[in-house]
Amino acid sequence: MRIRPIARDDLDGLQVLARQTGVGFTSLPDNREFLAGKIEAAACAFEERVPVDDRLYFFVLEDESNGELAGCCAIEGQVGKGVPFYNYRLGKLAHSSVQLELHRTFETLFLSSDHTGDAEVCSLFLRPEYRGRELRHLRNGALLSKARWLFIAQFRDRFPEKVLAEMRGVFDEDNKSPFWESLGKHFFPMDFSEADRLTGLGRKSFIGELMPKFPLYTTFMSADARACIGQVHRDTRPALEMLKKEGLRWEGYIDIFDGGPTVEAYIDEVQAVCHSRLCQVEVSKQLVASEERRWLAATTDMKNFYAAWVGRGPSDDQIIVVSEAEAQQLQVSTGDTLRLLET
Ligand SMILES: CC(C)(COP(=O)(O)OP(=O)(O)OC[C@H]1O[C@@H](n2cnc3c(N)ncnc32)[C@H](O)[C@@H]1OP(=O)(O)O)[C@@H](O)C(=O)NCCC(=O)NCCSC(=O)CCC(=O)O
Ligand SMILES: NC(=[NH2+])NCCC[C@H](N)C(=O)O
Repeated sequence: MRIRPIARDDLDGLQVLARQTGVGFTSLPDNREFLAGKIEAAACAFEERVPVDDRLYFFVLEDESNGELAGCCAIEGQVGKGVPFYNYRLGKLAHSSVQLELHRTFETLFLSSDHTGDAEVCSLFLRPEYRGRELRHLRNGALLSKARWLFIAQFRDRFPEKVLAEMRGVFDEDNKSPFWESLGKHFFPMDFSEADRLTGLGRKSFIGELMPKFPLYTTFMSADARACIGQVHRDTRPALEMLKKEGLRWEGYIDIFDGGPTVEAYIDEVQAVCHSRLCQVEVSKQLVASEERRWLAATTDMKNFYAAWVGRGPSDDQIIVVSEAEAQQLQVSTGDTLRLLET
């Protein structure tokens, strides 16, 4: 399994992924024209033909045994440049009457564009048959999620100070979002899935304009909607855990539609960005394959960015010995450089 930039002939494979993502996975609507545009935008980003603040780096996880796409992940260079990037910030309003000796604090939602200019990790999806559970030792999900930090560390100057991730919120058995039913629906009379589809197609700002702009007291929302604030969809829990381990934190911002948390960090404080390091490659003919999945390696060329597990770590003198198969997978030879991360 290896990560590589998406290519122009991946459209069919990407559409297979888009059909499986399910409710609330905003950024991959099943719309062929839209997906083709995404691929084209990504190709231009990896070729560095667009300004850094307008880049979408979109990667796929390739199963080399059959050539199929097993999953995908992406990094937005900066959010909120073209269209506003809205969140609600969870805050408090204190009401107090000295005469009556009544002091009460109310949970309140404030519409914000505070994340304008930050980078975003997004679109993390792995086909169910490649996920953990029985296959935990393969760590495909971790490869997908973490390879992006090696990319950001390598091309640090292309990214801003902060990074965020918007996590999918809670949906019930009927794929309904209690948060949307209690809030968004009153202002935008359609189902969540339709609002989410329009958002994915890039019309979030249009919908955001129609959402309430004044502080909202959550007191007026249903109890099950309030219970969704800052909570994630069950299939999103591993994604959130991995980001938390890297140091991303929930600072009280939530999605305006489903109440899912936005987590964030200063890029230079992300564990994987701090701890990855460059090593020189030595290809060994004698090396036997290792099943260990502790060391993640990535190449250092943007257009030919590949990432995969390698069976061992570097030696003290910063040499990474790889087998011929690993060298071929990462397209490196003796004397080249790899970025390594222990995880
Ligand atoms: C998110 C992934 C790709 C993760 O893949 P897997 O399910 O195979 O993950 P995994 O290997 O089983 O687990 C990954 C790590 O999470 C830990 N883990 C797993 N399940 C857990 C749980 N219930 N609670 C706490 N931790 C858990 C594991 O120990 C492991 O860490 P170690 O290996 O370190 O031990 C997948 O579940 C998926 O496609 N989900 C559906 C789509 C989705 O909701 N995507 C996120 C949307 S939100 C988004 O895209 C933004 C976020 C982003 O881009 O990163
Ligand atoms: N609250 C949400 N539904 N946000 C979208 C989450 C999905 C994921 N971050 C994406 O890139 O599409």
